[in-house]
Amino acid sequence: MSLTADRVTCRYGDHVVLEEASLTLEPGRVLGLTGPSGSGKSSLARILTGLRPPDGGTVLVDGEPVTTRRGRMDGRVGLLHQSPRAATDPRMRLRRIIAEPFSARGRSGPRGSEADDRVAELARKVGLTPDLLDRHGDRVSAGQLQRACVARALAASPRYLVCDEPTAMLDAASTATIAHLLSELAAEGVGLLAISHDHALLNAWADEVVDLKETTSRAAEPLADHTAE
Ligand SMILES: Nc1ncnc2c1ncn2[C@@H]1O[C@H](COP(=O)(O)OP(=O)(O)OP(=O)(O)O)[C@@H](O)[C@H]1O
Repeated sequence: MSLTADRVTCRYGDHVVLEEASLTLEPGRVLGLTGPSGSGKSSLARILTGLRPPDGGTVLVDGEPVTTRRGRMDGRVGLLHQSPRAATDPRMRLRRIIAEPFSARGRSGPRGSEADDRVAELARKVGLTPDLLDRHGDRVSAGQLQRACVARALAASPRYLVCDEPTAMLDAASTATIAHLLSELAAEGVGLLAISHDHALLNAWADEVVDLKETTSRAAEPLADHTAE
């Protein structure tokens, strides 16, 4: 079982951003991903979550090659954005933000009181008090909104969660809370790809840290083979 980028290439016009980049993320592990600004970390995040097809190579989810449909892959790989404000509609109440994956599933998703109970359970899990659920996105702090985004990601029950600089906009206290919360998810079996420039955070948080510039032109190999010093 793994989320694997196998020799993935990404280019924008003539600009080759990723050339045969490979990595493997296993359930229950926190894999840190770092690299210089512009090295293609966010581009790889978009490819791994099905928001952009690779220009070469393959993304495998539990051994199956992924084909993107309408910019969405499936529920198995979630994305947590660096900016909760950019990732949410400020006019939506937090309870609706968290429930978005249920609406996306249409008739197969939970509805009515079942959906309400699930939202309440997810809110408890991420430490959002019930009063916050009735506030709009622009009436809560960035840390509270990011917790709602974590809850929204969890509402889709992902096996893997790609976290693209999830604490970049947060203060130290919210950063610690979100990092702790995501570590708990890994302990429950979710595979986390933690993208960050913050080496201290990654060293404390991740089981392994890979540097994107070292992942190119190599076949997908076990994690240890990509571990940075
Ligand atoms: N839609 C796009 N069209 C054209 N070029 C793009 C596009 N998205 C990203 N790029 C370019 O691709 C390169 C990689 O961008 P990306 O955001 O993936 O890097 P990054 O490693 O996440 O950077 P940072 O650490 O600064 O967030 C950059 O040079 C960027 O300008």
